[in-house]
Amino acid sequence: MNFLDQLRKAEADNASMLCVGLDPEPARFPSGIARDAEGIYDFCAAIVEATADLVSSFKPQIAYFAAHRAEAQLERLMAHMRAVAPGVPIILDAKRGDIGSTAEQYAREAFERYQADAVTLSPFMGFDSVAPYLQYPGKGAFLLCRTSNPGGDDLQNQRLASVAGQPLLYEHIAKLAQGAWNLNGQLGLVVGATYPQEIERVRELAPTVPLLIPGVGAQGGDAAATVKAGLRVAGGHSTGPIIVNSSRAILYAGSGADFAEKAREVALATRAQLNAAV
Ligand SMILES: O=c1ccn([C@@H]2O[C@H](COP(=O)(O)O)[C@@H](O)[C@H]2O)c(=O)[nH]1
Repeated sequence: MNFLDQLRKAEADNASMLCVGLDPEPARFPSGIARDAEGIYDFCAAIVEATADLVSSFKPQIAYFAAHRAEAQLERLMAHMRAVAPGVPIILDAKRGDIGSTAEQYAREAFERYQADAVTLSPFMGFDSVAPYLQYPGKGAFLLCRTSNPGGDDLQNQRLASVAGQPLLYEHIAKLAQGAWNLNGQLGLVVGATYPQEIERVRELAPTVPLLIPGVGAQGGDAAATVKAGLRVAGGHSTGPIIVNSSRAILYAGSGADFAEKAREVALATRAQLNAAV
């Protein structure tokens, strides 16, 4: 099954648009979980087990694993997610972007080493830096478009004087993902929940691609506004799916031995907020 079909099935099976982000920070682990690479595995495995039936996807953030020398644990966690949540797609948040020959290695890392179903990419280096990921049949790739951080304005909201219609950079990326660059039909876009007006604009320009929307929870993005902006009906057709990510607000909902139950409670509440806004 390709990434988009997998995503739609998980959304329907778990009645969910929620993506639980796995950003394990040992300094924030409850006592009882080791603050090392093995603890990273144990912490994430407990979160996955507690939320597997509530999500449309999981999104491990590779930086947290690499920084703590926990790549082998990430590989094991990927296999554990497959076992505990069969069919739930896994988006590796790696934000890669490099010349084609190096991108081939990054694509291999994401799709062969880690067996991810989709990966996040920076489009800054152009189409030849994205193309190697599209060679993997059925795998998804999400291009950073209008990111959730305030500094996203610095480049993404600049106008491209040389492009017809003089779009903002993020508008241009949205059009490319909807059209010319979407060779395998599995491209998506990252748009921050902190900027609902921009989500709406991206939806106008890229009506059918999936949107990965981080920024709900710890960054203060509004769940209802996110759904209203990202899920629209245009000309009688509903738009592509949205994947609303929350990491820290779920991971660190509790600080005691019941951290996984607390994480489940927040995941349940977030899923309910998203569904109520449809
Ligand atoms: O624009 C972006 C792109 C990616 N992220 C990533 O999503 C999560 C958000 O974590 P929270 O704890 O829910 O804030 C994190 O992995 C970021 O690297 C993003 O926030 N914004």
